[in-house]
Amino acid sequence: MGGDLSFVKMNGIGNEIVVLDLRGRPERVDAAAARAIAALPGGWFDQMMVLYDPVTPGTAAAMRIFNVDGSESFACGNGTRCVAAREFARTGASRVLLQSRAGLLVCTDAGDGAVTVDMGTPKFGWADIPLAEPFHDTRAIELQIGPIDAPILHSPSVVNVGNPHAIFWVDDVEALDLGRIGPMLENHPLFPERANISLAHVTAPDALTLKVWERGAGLTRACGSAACAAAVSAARTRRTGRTVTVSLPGGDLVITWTDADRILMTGPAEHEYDGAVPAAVFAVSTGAGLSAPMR
Ligand SMILES: N[C@H](CCC[C@H](N)C(=O)O)C(=O)O
Repeated sequence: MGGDLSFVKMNGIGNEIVVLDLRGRPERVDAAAARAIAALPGGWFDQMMVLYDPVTPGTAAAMRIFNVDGSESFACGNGTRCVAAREFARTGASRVLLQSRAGLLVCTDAGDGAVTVDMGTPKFGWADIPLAEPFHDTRAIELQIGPIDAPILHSPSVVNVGNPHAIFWVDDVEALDLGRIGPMLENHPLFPERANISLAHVTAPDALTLKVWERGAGLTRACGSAACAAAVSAARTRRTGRTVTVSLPGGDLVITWTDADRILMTGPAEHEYDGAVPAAVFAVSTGAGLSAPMR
């Protein structure tokens, strides 16, 4: 198999994203290859977006999304903006259709380096999130940590926006050590596929601040899907209206939950540098020479 492969390091308001374009190439990424790429000099990422040849007419690529721990996610809002921005720069187009494992994502150039992604329709049913047991009202589920009569966190809203999210409503997102509490909640038995854990503070009817412990990646400077999850949950619980500016440590995203039940996310995507993945990463992870492509 040929020489090194190039990758592009980008970020979406500080969410560290690697884009690895394998269109027209035989290599496939598995969990071991994802971890090996994350360990390369300059290869560090929160998420890696891997592009394969399109399988659906009209789409530019079939996208797989890896967390830094090698696990896969079906959604990544910040990474999707990065992929779209790179497509716009490469092709001159101002609209691109990408396919993730959650569905088709329409991305449009919003000008000034910003991209809007239609992230699809939120799912609120307990089995769709998924939760391990039935809950009728996912606006606030019975889950709390800390002393029974003085919980540290309780009653999160839960939602699936392609991936699972729990949002705890707090007065101050900095008051708790999310780095310590996050892992426990991410792996709580109520979440059979684990969950992304957010602390959200509503600051105005159209604004909230958010801090996220991501499934498979830990504390990040921003999480686009969590911003979508928090915005729809805030609107659903009448904390805000349907358009919300979500402020994360790395910057702001604007989220609109449309009357047609779609989530539109708008924000920037920045190119940082180009890097190279040695061919050996794939040879080691998939077994040199034995190459039934994994898909
Ligand atoms: N940072 C990403 C989310 C990655 C999701 C991942 N942590 C998971 O669900 O496993 C975003 O901008 O949406």
